[in-house]
Amino acid sequence: MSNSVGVVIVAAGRGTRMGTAESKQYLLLQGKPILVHTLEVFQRHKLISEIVLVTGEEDVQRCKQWVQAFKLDKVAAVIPGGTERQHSVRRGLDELKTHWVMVHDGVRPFVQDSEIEACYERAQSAGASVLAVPVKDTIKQVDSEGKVLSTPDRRSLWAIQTPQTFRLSDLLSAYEEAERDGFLGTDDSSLAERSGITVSVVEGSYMNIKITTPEDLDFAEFTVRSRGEGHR
Ligand SMILES: Nc1ccn([C@@H]2O[C@H](COP(=O)(O)OP(=O)(O)OP(=O)(O)O)[C@@H](O)[C@H]2O)c(=O)n1
Ligand SMILES: C[C@](O)(CO)[C@H](O)COP(=O)(O)O
Repeated sequence: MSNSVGVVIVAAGRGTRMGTAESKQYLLLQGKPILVHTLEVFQRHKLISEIVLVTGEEDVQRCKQWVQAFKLDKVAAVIPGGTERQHSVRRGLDELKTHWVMVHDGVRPFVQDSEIEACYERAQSAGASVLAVPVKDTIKQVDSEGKVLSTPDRRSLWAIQTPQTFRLSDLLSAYEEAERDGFLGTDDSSLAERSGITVSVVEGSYMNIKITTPEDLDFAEFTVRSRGEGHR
């Protein structure tokens, strides 16, 4: 299938900003690990044929058990990640066999089916896409002493989310280039951009948060409850 789409779900982080003993991706929302909520979105999506899950080395076994227990049969591999997100994504990419790849954070359980579809369609027409929202606040560039340096025009600023969608061969080349140059980025698009790939923004929703700090959990609990996802 020339348009097959796989997803690499990265969940090998420690969640230091959350500050809990348990890594944040395994905290429960309505009785189910956050990571499982995320996996279920891609499991049920008609466009996705294969999922590669990247976790901490010590978590591979329990994740494999959840894959069985929650009948996540699109999960083709559960593998250990690396020190940085970029290293974890790279390991995931090496496992995929599809033509297109979406990279998604394991701690973004609220991405919508329609957003995944829009990301895919944009990537097909533009070459690559990222889901994003326009920033709501005024953003300032500030130096290390706290002095304001500049106020960029907000109309051109977007807060970037996942999924981020690419041709697998393009993203692999971008990752190889970044490794060669010692470049470390905080998202996949930044690697693609520097290797000359045009990336197009798809406007998403402010609901697609990356669960990062404790106050995000209240939002997440509220959202799961109001969507009734705890009963799915
Ligand atoms: N070495 C890493 C670091 C991060 N991630 C994943 O990348 C996603 C986004 O990262 P972030 O929210 O920053 O997660 P953590 O690195 O776990 O958080 P923190 O920076 O607070 O430690 C998460 O799903 C996280 O598990 C990963 O797979 N491998
Ligand atoms: C990929 C990402 O989720 C886009 O917002 C984000 O850049 C991950 O960054 P983090 O430094 O791992 O939080």
